[in-house]
Amino acid sequence: MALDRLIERIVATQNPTVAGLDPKLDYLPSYLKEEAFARHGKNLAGAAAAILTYNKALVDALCDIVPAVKPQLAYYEMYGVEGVRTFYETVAYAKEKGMFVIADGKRNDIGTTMEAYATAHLGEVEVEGEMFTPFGSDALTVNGYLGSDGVKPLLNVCEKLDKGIFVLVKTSNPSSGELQDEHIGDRTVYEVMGSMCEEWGKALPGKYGYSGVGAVVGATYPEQLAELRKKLPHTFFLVPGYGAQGGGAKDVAGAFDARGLGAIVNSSRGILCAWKKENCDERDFTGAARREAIRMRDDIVSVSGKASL
Ligand SMILES: O=c1ccn([C@@H]2O[C@H](COP(=O)(O)O)[C@@H](O)[C@H]2O)c(=O)[nH]1
Repeated sequence: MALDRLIERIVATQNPTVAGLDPKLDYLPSYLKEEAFARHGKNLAGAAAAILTYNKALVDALCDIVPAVKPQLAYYEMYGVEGVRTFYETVAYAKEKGMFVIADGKRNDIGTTMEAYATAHLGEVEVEGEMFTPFGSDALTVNGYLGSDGVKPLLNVCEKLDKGIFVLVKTSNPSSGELQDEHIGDRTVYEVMGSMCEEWGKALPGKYGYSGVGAVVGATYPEQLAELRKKLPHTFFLVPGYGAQGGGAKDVAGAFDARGLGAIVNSSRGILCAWKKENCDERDFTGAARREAIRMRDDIVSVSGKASL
């Protein structure tokens, strides 16, 4: 089961964190953009080429200490066809370097269309009798608020090809409570969605107690994070909101179980923009990203403890 592979990577690196690859052009060192623009022009192709070089350098700098990357599709789609190719190449490169890849697309639609999303991001597609892997990520973020029709098509692909999903449960944004904190009877909406994850996860049991259906729960809501950890014992958490959104180590402490497992904490801007924050030579952007990844790892491990199977 794919989230078993993620858990094994976390234990091997002793690092329950994921580097978010949300590359805005502003985050890239200028020398790298100039080189790409000189080769491809100051256009979408130039931007996409610069981002690919940047991503590959970051993957090289992080792959031995960080178990996973989370490229957010929006940052690639905004550069059109070339941007989407860069997404594809980034996924392939990170996997080649042994990293677990979570495609952050927050996809959802009705049954047959969801099947198409499942095929695109996690599955294989048939063309005239031959099978092709369109993007080949290990896991996909999913919006489950259309209900089971929008999630079940993914479960078949996950089972067949050893993939996982992370369903939005309690998101990190300031307005997440407008809907998610509302009540259905005596339970909150996010609690109901969390229970649905536990139910869906029964189809994808894992070796270490966590199913292939994970949940997205924000670091910016520490109480809800701790509450959900207790209520959802088989659901692994993807926790955004650390760093740039204000979440800290003490806020995510409640996401972990007694084995130091149960969650992986994301930082995107914190790692991507580390070189700007350090105010170091822009050519040392990978060194700064690595230093920030190590600082974050040590910060999170100080509350999660050692990860063991
Ligand atoms: O509830 C959610 C769900 C997803 N995200 C995504 O995580 C990263 C966070 O980036 P930072 O720069 O570390 O803030 C980004 O891709 C979001 O789309 C989230 O923040 N909250």
